[in-house]
Amino acid sequence: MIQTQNLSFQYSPTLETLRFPDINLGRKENLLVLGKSGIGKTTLLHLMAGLLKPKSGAVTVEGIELQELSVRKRDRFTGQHIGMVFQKNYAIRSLNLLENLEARLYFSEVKVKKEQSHNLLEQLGLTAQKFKKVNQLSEGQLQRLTIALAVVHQPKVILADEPTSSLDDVNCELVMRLLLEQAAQQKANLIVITHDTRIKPLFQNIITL
Ligand SMILES: Nc1ncnc2c1ncn2[C@@H]1O[C@H](COP(=O)(O)OP(=O)(O)OP(=O)(O)O)[C@@H](O)[C@H]1O
Repeated sequence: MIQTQNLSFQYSPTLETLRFPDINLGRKENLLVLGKSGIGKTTLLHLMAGLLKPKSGAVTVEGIELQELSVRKRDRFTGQHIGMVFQKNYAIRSLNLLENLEARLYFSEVKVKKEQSHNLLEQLGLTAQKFKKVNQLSEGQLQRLTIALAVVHQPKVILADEPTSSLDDVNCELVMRLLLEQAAQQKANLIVITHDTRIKPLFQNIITL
């Protein structure tokens, strides 16, 4: 569950303040955030992930207000409860896929069933690649690894930044299907921010910034 209230952010005192509509998602609800380039979509996502400190307002995840936590506790909390699908892939190049997932679990300090990483790679069609290094993957496989890294620790909120904008129609549909499946399976909220209007039909909740 995630809520935002009266959120605003300013990159510097000379720049305009970005203001965001309130978001209130109950368990398993998904949201699509649309908006043109430069409007503040990534900023909103980073505020929800606790990566940026709001100028005003609050972000509450699973009943905990992020700004009430110390930096250390907030990092730990968001590491455990939030999964991020970034535009760029942040997998560790020197590790294979399985080791990348194990490293993600280690750093988030989340205990999951031993077979979770194997099961996830299977669901995402990456079993044959699990002992391969990241730089041996195709673009489509890399995109699926990005999803695996975002969900392996079974977060309550999955935040995806433009997950489909560089993909053709077939891969766009595949990636969205996998993200929605993972969110449903883990009873998590999925929030996708994008300017890619192809995925509008997949969401009931849509806001435009
Ligand atoms: N580090 C920064 N310092 C100063 N201004 C920034 C910084 N990052 C973003 N901005 C500005 O804040 C505004 C919102 O940026 P943001 O990246 O959130 O937009 P966006 O909607 O995600 O854009 P896009 O769709 O092009 O990725 C833009 O005007 C941008 O130029």
